[in-house]
This record gives sequence, structure tokens and C-alpha cells, in this order.
Amino acid sequence: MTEATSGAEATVDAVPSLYEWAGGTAAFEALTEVFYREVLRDDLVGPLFRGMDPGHPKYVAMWLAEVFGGPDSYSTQRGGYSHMVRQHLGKAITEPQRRRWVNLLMDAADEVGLPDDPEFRAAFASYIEWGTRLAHANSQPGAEPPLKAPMPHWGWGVAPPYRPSK
Ligand code: HEM
Repeated sequence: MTEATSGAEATVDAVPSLYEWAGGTAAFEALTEVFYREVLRDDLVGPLFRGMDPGHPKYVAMWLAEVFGGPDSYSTQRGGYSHMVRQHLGKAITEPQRRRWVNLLMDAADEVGLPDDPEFRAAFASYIEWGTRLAHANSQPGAEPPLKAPMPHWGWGVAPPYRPSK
């Protein structure tokens, strides 16, 4: 972590990535561990994940880390964008299931203590809203999403962290 991640007293100019701000790989791994524990217990989304790969929480942590500016290990070690898209094909995710997935992820973010400043949570929620709506659309019967597309990279958007100059 750089000094910039420690809050308003930052003394460096570079805007940290969302990955750095979140706490790096360990933070995303903690998030997905708690999240999928609850997903598996959930009556609405749990059935979709009954046969999931035991490595799934870790793979999704790798995905999120890369999207938010961390290492490109999902692309280099796990098949990248096309592998992720293929995993959702034919799953017929319903809108209530998508929304429950979002709700459980936000609960997990609170439980593991992801940063709760407005700027981080707005950027995080923005990606999750975008990504889950794509996953929902791509999972519908007959959907033929492009299997090759660039890995998304998410940033702070219109509200990067405010760090008063010295
Ligand atoms: C931002 C939104 C989402 C992201 C970033 C995401 C990410 C991923 C990734 C990376 C994989 C493949 C993991 C691997 O490498 O094996 C995957 C698989 C999967 N996703 Fe998603 N996903 C999202 C939304 C959803 C939603 C909304 C649902 C359902 C409610 C869902 C259900 C699944 C299922 C069932 C699998 C297959 C799991 C398995 O059998 O191993 N995903 N997702």
C-alpha cells in the first residue's frame, strides 16, 4: 500500500487504483470467501452454485483484483474474459437472483471491512451493477455475447478520493 491509501493525509500525487485502495489481493480474497459462504446458504442464488468449482471464490477474487487495477492473473492464468463469459452462458439468471447476488456481495463488503468511503463504494457498486447486468443478459437462453472482448478496467469515475494538497 502507498501512503495515498491511508486517507486524507496522503503525501503522494498519484491516484491509487481501486485495487490498492481496497487493500489488495488479500482484501478481495476475504471478500469472496465470505460472499460465497453466504451465497451457498442462500435459497435464491445458492442452487446456481451447488456444483461450483471449489476454487471459484479465489478465481472471482482474481477477476475483481484485475478489473480494479491489480495484477493481470485472471487473464494470464485463468483464461481471461472469454472464460468468464462462457461460465455464465445458459445459466438463465433471473433478475431477482442478480439482485440477491448484488445484495449479498455488498453485505460481504461490510462484513470484511472493505473501505466504506463514499468514493470507493460508489465506484465498487458501479462496476458490480454493470457486471451483474451483463452476466444476467449473457446468461439468458439464446444469448450470443461476444466471447472476445477486452478485460474491463474500472477506475474512480467522476469522484476520485479527495486528498487536500499539503
Ligand atoms: C460483476 C458481476 C460478476 C462477476 C465479476 C462474475 C465473475 C465470474 C467469474 C470470473 C466466473 C468464472 C470463475 C472461473 O474462472 O472459474 C464466474 C462464474 C459463474 N458465475 Fe459469475 N460473475 C458475476 C455475476 C454473476 C451473477 C449475478 C451470477 C448469478 C446470480 C453469477 C453466477 C455464476 C455461476 C453460477 C458461475 C459458475 C460457477 C462454477 O460452476 O464454478 N455470476 N463468474
